[in-house]
Amino acid sequence: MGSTYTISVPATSANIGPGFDVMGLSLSLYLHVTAHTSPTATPSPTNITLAYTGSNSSGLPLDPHANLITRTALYVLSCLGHARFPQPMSVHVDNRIPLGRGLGSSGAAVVAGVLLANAVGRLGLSQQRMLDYCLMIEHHPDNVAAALVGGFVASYLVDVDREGAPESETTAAPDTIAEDGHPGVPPENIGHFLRLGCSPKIRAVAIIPQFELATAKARAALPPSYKTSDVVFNLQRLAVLTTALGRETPDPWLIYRAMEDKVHQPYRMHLIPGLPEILATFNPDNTPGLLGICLSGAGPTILALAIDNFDEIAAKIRAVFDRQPDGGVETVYKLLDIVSEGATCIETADEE
Ligand SMILES: Nc1ncnc2c1ncn2[C@@H]1O[C@H](COP(=O)(O)OP(=O)(O)OP(=O)(O)O)[C@@H](O)[C@H]1O
Ligand SMILES: N[C@@H](CCO)C(=O)O
Repeated sequence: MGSTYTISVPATSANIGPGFDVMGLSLSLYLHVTAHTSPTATPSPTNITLAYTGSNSSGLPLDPHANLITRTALYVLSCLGHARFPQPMSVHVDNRIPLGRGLGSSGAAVVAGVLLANAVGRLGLSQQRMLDYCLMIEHHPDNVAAALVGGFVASYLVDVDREGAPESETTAAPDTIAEDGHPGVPPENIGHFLRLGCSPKIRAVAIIPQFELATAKARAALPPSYKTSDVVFNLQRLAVLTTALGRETPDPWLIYRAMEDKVHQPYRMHLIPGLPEILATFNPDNTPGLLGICLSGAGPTILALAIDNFDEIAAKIRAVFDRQPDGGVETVYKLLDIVSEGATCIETADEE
């Protein structure tokens, strides 16, 4: 008898201002992957037939060795001695997370691939071990940790020099890392995370420009070193932010200031028309309900955390994009919840 595996992975917003490569929030927008065993299908070198539906799939490769989800799954299986899926399977992807917009699409794809391998190979990996595999593909933990465990998550990698973690990439795209070759069996426990409190009153206003910005390009814009005062600026804010979002009644100005950043946003301004004005203009006094505003992940999406007046906040941010030169920047608005559940995988036995 065959089985069906249904995997859901949330979108994530990384950094939340000062927490570059550290913080992630999981959001109510999902990548869904469904895999059916096809016991009567002819075995193939990978045993995978891949198909996509939905709008966020154009241009994505269907070759199982090139696609990020199945490539990740094949990598995990190969580390544990399986050259391919144990039996022929049709894998169907319904992706609601826009690609290259700073909402963790690649992190979700990697997490889905690891969960898929764990399920079809009956590998019995712990959540901690699954994170190790994710980190061999996506070398910064913020998106994958939040996508895997859900909620407001802080994470770190162990020291690369002493404990064998993959070096944090600054220029390589997630796609190029695994295509370069097999990243190898991960050392144990290379990433650690902690779920933090987040008030249920807080929702996420996501303003998504209709252009892609590859994370690799946005990371290539960062400097090789920082001024001590800028690092201290971020550390001060990050320490406050970790607790400020969890208070039952959020303090708007405390959070607003705690979401400022001098480590990545200033260097990415030129990549997102409108970002300088958006970050400089709106605050809790002139925009009631607003708690804080930042670039989501590597951008170009703007993430505003708020407790009220969500549509008004969205309209103000979108108006800035509309006013940009050469006809403005087209945007899509999504009001998202911060979800406490991370990635899930459910197995059901097919009826005979
Ligand atoms: N569902 C998916 N299936 C296959 N590949 C995907 C999928 N989602 C993302 N990818 C790959 O990841 C790339 C986007 O990754 P990238 O890191 O540039 O942006 P992002 O993850 O959306 O943003 P951020 O990391 O800033 O949150 C896509 O161009 C595609 O190659
Ligand atoms: N922390 C990462 C998130 C994007 O994947 C960055 O800002 O580059």
